[in-house]
Amino acid sequence: MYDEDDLQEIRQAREEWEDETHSPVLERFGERKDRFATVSNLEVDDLYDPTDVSDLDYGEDLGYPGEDPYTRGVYPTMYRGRTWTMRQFAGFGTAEETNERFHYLIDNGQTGLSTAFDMPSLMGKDSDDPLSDGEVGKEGVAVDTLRDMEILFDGIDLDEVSTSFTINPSAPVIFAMYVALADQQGVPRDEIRGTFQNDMLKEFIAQKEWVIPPEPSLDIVTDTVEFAVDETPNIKPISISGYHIREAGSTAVQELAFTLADGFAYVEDAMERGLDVDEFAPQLSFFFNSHNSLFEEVAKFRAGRRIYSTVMDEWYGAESEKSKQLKFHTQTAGQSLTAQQPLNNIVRVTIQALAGVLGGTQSLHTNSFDEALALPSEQSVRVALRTQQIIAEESGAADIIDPLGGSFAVESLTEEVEEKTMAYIEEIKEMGDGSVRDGVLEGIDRGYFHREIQEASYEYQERVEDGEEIVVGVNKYDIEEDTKPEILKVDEETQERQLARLSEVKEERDDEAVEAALDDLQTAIDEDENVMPAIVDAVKAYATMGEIMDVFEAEHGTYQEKIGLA
Ligand SMILES: CC(C)(COP(=O)(O)OP(=O)(O)OC[C@H]1O[C@@H](n2cnc3c(N)ncnc32)[C@H](O)[C@@H]1OP(=O)(O)O)[C@@H](O)C(=O)NCCC(=O)NCCSC(=O)CCC(=O)O
Repeated sequence: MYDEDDLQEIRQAREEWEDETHSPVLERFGERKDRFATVSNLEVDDLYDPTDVSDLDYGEDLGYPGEDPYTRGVYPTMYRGRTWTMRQFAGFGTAEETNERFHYLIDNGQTGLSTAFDMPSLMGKDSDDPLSDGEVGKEGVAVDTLRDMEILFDGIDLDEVSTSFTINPSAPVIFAMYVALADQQGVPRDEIRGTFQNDMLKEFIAQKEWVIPPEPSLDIVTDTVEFAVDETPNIKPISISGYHIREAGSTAVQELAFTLADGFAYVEDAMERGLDVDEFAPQLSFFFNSHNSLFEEVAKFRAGRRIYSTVMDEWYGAESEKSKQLKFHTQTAGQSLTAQQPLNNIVRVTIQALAGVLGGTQSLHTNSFDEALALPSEQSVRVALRTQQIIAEESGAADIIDPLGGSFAVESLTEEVEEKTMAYIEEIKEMGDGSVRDGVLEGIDRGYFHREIQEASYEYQERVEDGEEIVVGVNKYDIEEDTKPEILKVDEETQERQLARLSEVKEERDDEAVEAALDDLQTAIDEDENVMPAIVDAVKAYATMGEIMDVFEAEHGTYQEKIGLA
């Protein structure tokens, strides 16, 4: 953006400033620390100027919003046209309680829904499975059959709201239930809108919730992609998630790199299946974490968009603009919340949410201040939602598109994050002999991702213990007494109520129809057909989550990771 003469002049002026103005003060007073770094330990300079971004090409590297490479945002008008979707993650107890919370959030101005499931549903187990005892409805809503979904969406028109489902190994079952519910409500399948997390690769990398091994898991994910392309064009069948990679302790760069690598692995798998990249890529979506280092986070989001657009074009031959736009949901960093002085979390969440907005997110969840203690109460979830509304309507952050674009510091950090992220992606590609898909599978098998994340996490913890990394209220400014917020408790009778409903459904349904539907699913597996249509039929017959997932487990077995063996 500057020619060599301009840069020369700036370099000279910088030297003069350093000698005459900066050094005397630095020598006299010093700096607060020997080293300044982001929460991911990325060292930052004291001051950035045009020489730090001398190779930045405005047209090629930044461009305009809504245009390739989308560094400045995926939409031409961004939040001036429409603010991001305010999508609070919610779910607990039975479908009735979560339905009530959904209505509460909609009544308070939330613009999208996001469903949290309990552990049995997440793991594809029924509430009456012995392994589910004590977990039913605890950390999210319990869903065993289509009946629960009917209650969960009672009074909510599926053609009027977009819904996100945080569900992974059992995602195909919940996806099938949502489709069945739309059929029941008379809403055409092509009008339902929403997102299924369904990102199995990151499960093997970070969150570690799986039922069957990586390869067949990936195959089923691709079935859902194919089904979504054919039947539900407004559904995002995968939300390729860096959130949990970051929560497991990765750096911002690792979060971006591993997530994009997972994304490219899904792209390659679908292409190997014979799908056209421009047919399915517009339905891919992403999900990132937003942590405390404001500028690093903004740089991460901007770098992510630039890399995605370039790689989709150059490696996979994407032509449609929508195939190259990295659209993402953001959640503020749960791991950064403290149980001590919980009200301080409101401030952390505000900074992290602002980073998401300044970074151009499409959808946002702001954590509630009491989440280090329990599931959010109505009061804390309202404050979290109001935080987004204040950013949107009071701060002015939504009024200028990519307001940090052109900041020497942010542009320089964007380039640095991009470069380091690409180095990781290339390394993963090499592990797979030129295939990112195979590289990711190999990396999982070798425990590569696990080790990389573990090292970063260990380093962070050491910095906290040394006091290099400050956590206000924990290793600095701690106090004895503290506010104890009122916390939400899931009523102990939840499990009984859920079990009663499940046995009622089992009594009322036609067992033969269930058997036949499960046999059809087995046939689809045996004949290597897409399993989604058979799952839709099975849920319509009120087959349970566990019955359907058991078919897959019987076919493919379970998975044991080989951490430490490589
Ligand atoms: C693509 C995203 C990211 C966002 O989708 P949304 O529908 O919300 O937003 P969107 O697509 O950007 O916008 C909706 C529609 O408005 C249009 N639109 C938006 N802004 C526009 C603008 N400025 N100009 C013109 N059009 C615009 C879009 O084109 C789109 O329409 P068209 O579609 O017609 O183009 C999706 O996948 C999503 O909502 N993800 C949410 C994931 C989530 O909630 N996960 C929770 C995980 S929670 C978790 O994992 C738990 C972690 C833990 O706590 O442990």
